[in-house]
This record gives sequence, C-alpha cells and structure tokens, in this order.
Amino acid sequence: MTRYLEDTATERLEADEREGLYGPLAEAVRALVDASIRTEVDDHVIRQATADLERIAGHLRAHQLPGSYGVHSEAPGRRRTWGSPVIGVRNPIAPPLTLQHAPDGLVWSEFRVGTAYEGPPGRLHGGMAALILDHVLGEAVSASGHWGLTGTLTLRYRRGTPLGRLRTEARIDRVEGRKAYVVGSIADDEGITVEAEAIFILPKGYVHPDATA
Ligand SMILES: CCCCCCCCCCCC(=O)SCCNC(=O)CCNC(=O)[C@H](O)C(C)(C)COP(=O)(O)OP(=O)(O)OC[C@H]1O[C@@H](n2cnc3c(N)ncnc32)[C@H](O)[C@@H]1OP(=O)(O)O
Repeated sequence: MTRYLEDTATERLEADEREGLYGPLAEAVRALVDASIRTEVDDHVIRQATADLERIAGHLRAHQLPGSYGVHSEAPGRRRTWGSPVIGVRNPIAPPLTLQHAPDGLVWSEFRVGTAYEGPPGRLHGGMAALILDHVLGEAVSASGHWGLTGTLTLRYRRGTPLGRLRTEARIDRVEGRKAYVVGSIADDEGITVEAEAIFILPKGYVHPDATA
C-alpha cells in the first residue's frame, strides 16, 4: 500500500528527533547483516544469536504499522521516505545514500557499499547498481519539478564496480509531455563504472503529488 501522508506540525517538529532514534537502529541492523554474512564463530553462538534476534524482533513487532511505510510529505517538495531501500533512514537494506542537490539540478551522492551488496566477488551486484540508479535518476526528475514512474531504465555496465566508496549522480536531460528523460552514473575513484539512462512517465490521469499537497 502506497501512502502519501501530510505530517502535522508536531510531527514535523519531532521528525529530527525520530531520525536520531531510528537511524541508529537501522545502522545496528546493517552491522548485523554484515556480521551474519561474515561470521565464523562456533555453531552454538550462531544458535544463541538466532534466538536472541527472534526475541528482539518480537519486541519491535509489539506495535507496528499495518502496512508499508509509504511517503510522508512534510511540505511540497520535501518528503520523508524513511522506508526507501536506497535512502531510507529506517530501512537497513538501504546503504543508505544521502542525496545532495546542486543548484543546476544535479543530484549526487557519495556513499559506501559493503558485503551485503556483493555480486561478482568484491564487486557491486548489478541489480543493486540498478536499484541505486533507478532511485537517483528518479530524484533528478523530482528535483526538476516533474514526477513520474520508471518506464524504462537502461544500464551499461562499463566495468566492475568495486565494493567500498562510490559516487552516483543524475541529471534531467529533457521533458517531452509526460515523459522525462534522465541520465546518470555510478563511479569509483577511477571513473564511471555504470552508465544509466531512463524515461520516467507521469501516469495517465495523475497529477504531480505536490500539486495535491
Ligand atoms: C511522491 C513520491 C516521491 C518518492 C520519491 C521516490 C523515488 C523513487 C524512484 C524509484 C522509481 C520507481 O521505482 S517507480 C516503480 C517502477 N515503475 C513502475 O512500476 C511503472 C509501471 N508502469 C506504469 O505504471 C505505466 O506503464 C507507465 C506509468 C510507465 C505508463 O503508463 P501510461 O501513463 O498509461 O502511458 P501511456 O499513456 O501508454 O504512454 C505515454 C507515453 O509514454 C510512452 N511509454 C509508455 N510506457 C513506456 C515505457 N515503459 N517506457 C518508455 N516509454 C513508455 C508511450 O509510448 C507514450 O509516448 P508518446 O506516445 O506520448 O510519445
């Protein structure tokens, strides 16, 4: 279920405080994911850790949202996507990326990817590169004042993308009616490893989400 929710003033004031609470939780789970992949401890320690984690998950499930997190609108153009698998403050699956917006419309981020995103040994999984680029290109569309869903995303994997420190960027190329054409990339210290281009389409009959806010 996708939700576009307007925060109350109180919720807006509390947002920073909540981020300080949920961010470390997600970070702890990220560390756990890495530990789960790489641990070499004895079997009895694994079994004990499994029981401990099931107990902790039970604590967190005692009171939870009925569905997905959705998108909370704080103000037009300012959204809280804490459930996002790319930038979500509350989503341990997210690397996470912190997106930066340049005045000329460029959206970029410097981020790290670890063992959880490995495809070829020591390298970023191609699907993960697609996930990151889908989101960052979508943000470039949003930053230009347009909106849409990914219609087509085309990637060219020029060479392997190493795990570790990376940079991604995207910018809008042009808009034709309901279609926004956008380009972007992922790069390591040596240069671009993955190139992307996409067409984001405002679905028939939809208006920009901010127009209804
Ligand atoms: C606020 C939250 C922020 C939150 C910010 C979070 C950002 C997250 C970013 C992640 C983005 C995603 O994951 S989005 C999720 C993944 N994507 C989806 O689920 C989209 C699924 N597909 C659809 O819903 C639909 O097929 C659409 C919307 C793409 C198009 O449907 P439509 O609106 O009926 O389009 P239609 O009238 O047939 O065609 C309009 C024009 O687009 C062309 N066209 C149609 N489909 C395609 C296509 N797939 N690729 C290219 N071009 C296409 C047609 O030829 C036509 O061109 P012409 O004749 O006019 O020239």
